[in-house]
Amino acid sequence: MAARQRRRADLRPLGLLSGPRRLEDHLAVVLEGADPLPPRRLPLLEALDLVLAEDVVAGMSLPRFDGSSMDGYAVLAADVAGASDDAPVVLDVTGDVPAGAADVPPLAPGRAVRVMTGATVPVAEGAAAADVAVVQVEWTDAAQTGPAPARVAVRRPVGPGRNVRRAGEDVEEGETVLRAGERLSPRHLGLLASLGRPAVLVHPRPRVLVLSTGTEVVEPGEPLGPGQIHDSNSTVLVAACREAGADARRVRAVEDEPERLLAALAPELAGADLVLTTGGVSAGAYEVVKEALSRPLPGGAGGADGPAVDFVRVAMQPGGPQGSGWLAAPDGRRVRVLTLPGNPVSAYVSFEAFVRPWLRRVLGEVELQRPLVEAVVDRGWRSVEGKRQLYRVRLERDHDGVAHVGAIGGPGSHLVADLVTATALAVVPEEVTDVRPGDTLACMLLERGSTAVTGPPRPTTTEPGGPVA
Ligand SMILES: Nc1nc2c(c(=O)[nH]1)N[C@H]1C(S)=C(S)[C@@H](COP(=O)(O)OP(=O)(O)OC[C@H]3O[C@@H](n4cnc5c(N)ncnc54)[C@H](O)[C@@H]3O)O[C@H]1N2
Ligand code: MOO
Repeated sequence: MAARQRRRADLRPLGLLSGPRRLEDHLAVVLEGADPLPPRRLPLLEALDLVLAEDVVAGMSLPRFDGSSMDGYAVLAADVAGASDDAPVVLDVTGDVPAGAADVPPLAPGRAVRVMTGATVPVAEGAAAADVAVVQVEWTDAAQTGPAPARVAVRRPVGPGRNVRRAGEDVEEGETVLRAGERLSPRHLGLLASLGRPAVLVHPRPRVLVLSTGTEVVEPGEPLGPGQIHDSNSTVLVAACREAGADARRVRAVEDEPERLLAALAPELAGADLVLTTGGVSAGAYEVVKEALSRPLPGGAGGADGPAVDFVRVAMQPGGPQGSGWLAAPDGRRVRVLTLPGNPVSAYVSFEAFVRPWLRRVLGEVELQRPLVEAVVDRGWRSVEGKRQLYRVRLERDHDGVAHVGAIGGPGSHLVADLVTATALAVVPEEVTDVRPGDTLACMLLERGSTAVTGPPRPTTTEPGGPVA
């Protein structure tokens, strides 16, 4: 009895007795130790889409000086108050100011100074800056090109301050314009450039290494022998990581040989924050990832005698076989290792469920998940009792804006073309086995910035509700 109890106690940490892990429990394990990467100052264009790690205080006002928003003539508004087509006001032109000119003559009462868009507006002699206005050239008798005339006839009145961009009306020097935590869009970068900042403090991109495994897996472009297929997982995963903001690369797929796998990984750990493997984790005889990473390895999750990677089953479909652990980099850092299943749809769905949230966390994002949209089911399908299903669907909106989804193809985890036709993953709760028309499900949108899809789906070869996995 005591021996049996001890044996059960030995097995429990390995997850062998506890049954499948819930999806959110595995996500919590994946996110353990995932903190935003230490901030680095990067040139603006390398910081696109990254999360700001500092508040940005304006070191100058924007605009920096009172400037003209029109090509025309700076005047005192009072001088042209009575101007009309029938009775133009004629003023002597005493200066000419292109944009960027350092030498700006003052504006005397009863005079005009020609100014270009973006040029500094002259200071008024004997009047307040607010009394100056710019008359656009079309409202005068002056030619639009060529040298400034000696005199200009103004045909319409302009109010004080008209066509003048005031210093500081956009940003005041000393104002906090951006806050730590904001994600830098092109517009944010433009503001930073306007403020004269060449670089900005951000959480940098995590470096991800993707390694496919399988003796049957061959590089695209290389000939296939009997029983061989092209490696698609590493391409999908590197692209998905890059789309999510990571700096991802792939190494050539390794054969089902644990020593080869460890030899392929070792030199890469120095340049990685995350290692993703695909394949070799289920229940068969040649599970290379499981064999290699079940060993105690330097920096591994299990300490001196436990496995580097903890292999578990997650109660989800697809994506059941998962693993998470750590390996040591040469500089002593612990590199996160996530082992994803080899079936292509399973690998991609695992990315959405676990890898994307990890990446978003280390990128400094607060919202880790894709947006969810409630959608009404048009064509139903079957699910597996006790498993959270993430089912490929195509989401469309009707004329009332209501989102509808229909199953795309079958549930098989090898159907990569159907995965392209899908635009969302419908989340089917564990207790639901039959998804029926009229049901409402939360759906994870896969398309960037798109909730509506137009056009018919491509015909699929597989019927919904066929064999699972
Ligand atoms: N007896 C059992 N068999 C399987 C189980 C199980 O519980 N008991 N689980 C199934 C499920 S679910 C999945 S998912 C897969 C996971 O398998 P592995 O992670 O070990 O992956 P492989 O066996 O290496 O490959 C599975 C499948 O995917 C193809 N593959 C692998 N790598 C790639 C790649 N880089 N690009 C494209 N396709 C790839 C591979 O050829 C296989 O067809 O296990 C089930 N089996
Ligand atoms: O979990 Mo497997 O990922 O169902 O195909």
